[in-house]
Amino acid sequence: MAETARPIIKLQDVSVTFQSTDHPLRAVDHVNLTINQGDIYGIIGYSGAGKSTLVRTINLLQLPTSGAVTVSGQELQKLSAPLLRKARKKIGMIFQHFNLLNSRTVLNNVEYPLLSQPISKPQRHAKAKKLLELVGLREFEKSYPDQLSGGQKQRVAIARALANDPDVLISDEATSALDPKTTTDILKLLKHLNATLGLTIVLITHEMQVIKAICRHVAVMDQGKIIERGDVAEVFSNPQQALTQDFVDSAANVMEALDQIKADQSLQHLSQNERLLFLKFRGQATKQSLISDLTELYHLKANILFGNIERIGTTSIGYLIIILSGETKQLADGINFLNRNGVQVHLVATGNGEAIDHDQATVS
Ligand SMILES: Nc1ncnc2c1ncn2[C@@H]1O[C@H](COP(=O)(O)OP(=O)(O)OP(=O)(O)O)[C@@H](O)[C@H]1O
Repeated sequence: MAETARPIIKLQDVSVTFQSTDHPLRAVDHVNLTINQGDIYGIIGYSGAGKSTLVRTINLLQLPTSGAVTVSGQELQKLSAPLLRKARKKIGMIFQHFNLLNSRTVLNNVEYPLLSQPISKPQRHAKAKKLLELVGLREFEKSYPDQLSGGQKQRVAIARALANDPDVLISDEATSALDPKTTTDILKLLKHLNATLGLTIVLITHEMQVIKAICRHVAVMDQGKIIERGDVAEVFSNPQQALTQDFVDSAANVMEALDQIKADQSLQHLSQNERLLFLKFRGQATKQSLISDLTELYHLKANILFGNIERIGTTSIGYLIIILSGETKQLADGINFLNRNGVQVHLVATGNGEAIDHDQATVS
């Protein structure tokens, strides 16, 4: 289903403070967030940023210290206990570790949330079987969770989360324990459920690739605050915050490659006329033949140690780690040429045996 312009979740000035041993800890800090019906909204941040605490306020599993939580037009803190129970049933949740009941069969796990409903046993069975069909696990109804793979367990958890026909599904790092192929399959299933059931999905993760795969909107969280938000392609193709840029870089595995290259003994002793450079290209610069231009125009030699291009929406971001070698003057001219053509050039190490922190060594 396409996203509508109707807000289904509204967090207004929500804060959560925990009283830890010596000082209060503000896990969520004055967050305002509106999510429209039918959207797939990602919240990304490192461990401890406050993502789980924030999404747990959506069903009041975590009571905010201050602020208002409105879901489907109802301000949850104002509801009586029975009405809150009813409202919560319309918000399903899945977790990294599945939280299945190991002593019950797959079918019983999916039926579990229906036990308190005024429906007959055959109706309950029929509903659970239909949900297992939807997640592609019909033939596993008599199995026990321990007999299933991680991906299959997560499918059971998804079927269980759908038992009460929720309007919203919250996914708390639901793919973090899965391998890349299974992650892709589960994300495809979530996308399918969004499209066919009109389910609004709120997904938290620390991986940009997960957000890129299915989300339309994203909020970047740091120290309890949302520091950047918007359309996924816009946010990641033109990050305004260093943390958002970090997520883009780590998706391209570039920092990992840089660390490995820095640790490589054979690269510890560059000659006087060599420079170890980390180049970052964006948009138009990824389409030009800048490296061969360095050879033709400046007689420089580029030895490529790592290369990757990350495509975000219609924008490409390219990464290269190279050893550039040549005469000192031409090295300087070549680097200027790259800068003039919109390439960010970071000097990682020089031929004087100097190692330079690339974060502080933009050459311009
Ligand atoms: N019940 C609690 N009592 C005290 N402190 C808590 C509690 N729950 C979370 N915290 C603290 O609040 C901060 C935010 O935690 P939260 O789990 O929301 O972050 P997160 O971004 O989801 O990280 P992770 O992915 O590691 O769970 C952390 O410093 C955490 O230790």
